[in-house]
Amino acid sequence: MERAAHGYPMVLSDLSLEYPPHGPSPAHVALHGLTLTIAPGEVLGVLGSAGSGKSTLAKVLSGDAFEPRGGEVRPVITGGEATVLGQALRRMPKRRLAEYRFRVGYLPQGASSMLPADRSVAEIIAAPILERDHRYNRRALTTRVATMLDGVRLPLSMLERYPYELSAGQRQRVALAQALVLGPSVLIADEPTAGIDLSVRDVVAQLIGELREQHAFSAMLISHDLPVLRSIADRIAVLDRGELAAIGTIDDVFHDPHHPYVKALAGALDDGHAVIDDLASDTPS
Ligand SMILES: Nc1ncnc2c1ncn2[C@@H]1O[C@H](COP(=O)(O)OP(=O)(O)OP(=O)(O)O)[C@@H](O)[C@H]1O
Repeated sequence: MERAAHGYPMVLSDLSLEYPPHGPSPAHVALHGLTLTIAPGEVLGVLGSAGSGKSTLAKVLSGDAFEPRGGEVRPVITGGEATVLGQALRRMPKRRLAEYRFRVGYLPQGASSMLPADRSVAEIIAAPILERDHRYNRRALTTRVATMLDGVRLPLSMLERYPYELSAGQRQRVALAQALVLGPSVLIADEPTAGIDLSVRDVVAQLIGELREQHAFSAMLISHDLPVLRSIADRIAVLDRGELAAIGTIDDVFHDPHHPYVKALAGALDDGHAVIDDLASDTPS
C-alpha cells in the first residue's frame, strides 16, 4: 500500500457519503462535501447533532462499510475522496480491504455490547492477530494479549472471563484493546465513552497519550464528552446535518461561533453541560 505523499494519515476532500435507495426508501445523503485533514500525531475530535453523519463517516473511514455482509444497507462514497494512510477509499479494490482494515483501528459505536458472547477475553483480543496470521507464534500471542489487557488497565485474571462476566466499562476496554492489538497508526473511535463509567474515559485518554508518545499515532475520536475531547483532541470538527459546521481548537470553535448549531453547543457548554449528546439540531441554518 502506497504511503501518503503528503504525509497526512487522513485526508478527506469534498467527501460525500450516501445510503443507496432500498425498498421504498429513497437514497439518503448522510455527509455532504466534507473536507478536512488529520496531521501525523494529531487527534481530531468529531461531534455533531444526532444523525449528522458521524457514525456513517466512521464506518466508511474504517473500511467497515465495505465488508461484504448481506442484508444491511451500507453507505457508499458518492463524491470526493477519502485517503487514509495513503489508501484512497473510493474504488478501493476488494483485495486491499483486509490489509487496510488491519492497519486502521476501529472501535465502533456500542462496541461493548457487540463482543462475541462465546469467546473469552483472551480470544477476543487475539482474534485480529490470528485473522491476519493464523500461524502466529502462540507464546508471542499470549504476551501481546496480556500486554494489551494491561494497557487498558484490566487485571490478567480477566483473560479467561467471558463478556457476560464483565461490566460495560470493562467490556469497552476489551473492545479498545482489540481495536489496538495490531498496533495501528490510526484509530477511529465512535463514542468510546458514551454511557460508560468514568474509568473508560481515563483509559482512553491515557492510552491515546501513551500511543502518541511511542509512535506517530493519530486518531479520529467521535465524542460528545467535552472533558475527553479537552484532554485528548488537538482540534474538533463539528458536523451538522451532514456538513462541516466548524473546525479548530475547542477554544477557537466555541469562542466566537457563527454557525447556529455551534452557537447552541457553546450555549450548552456555558450552561455547564459537559456531555452534550442530547442537544437537538433544531436550530435554523
Ligand atoms: N442504513 C441506513 N439507511 C439509510 N439511512 C441511514 C442508515 N443509517 C443511517 N442513516 C441516516 O444517515 C444519517 C446519518 O446517520 P449517522 O448514524 O451517521 O449519524 P450520527 O451522527 O452518527 O448520529 P448519532 O449521534 O445518533 O449516532 C441519518 O440521517 C440516518 O438516519
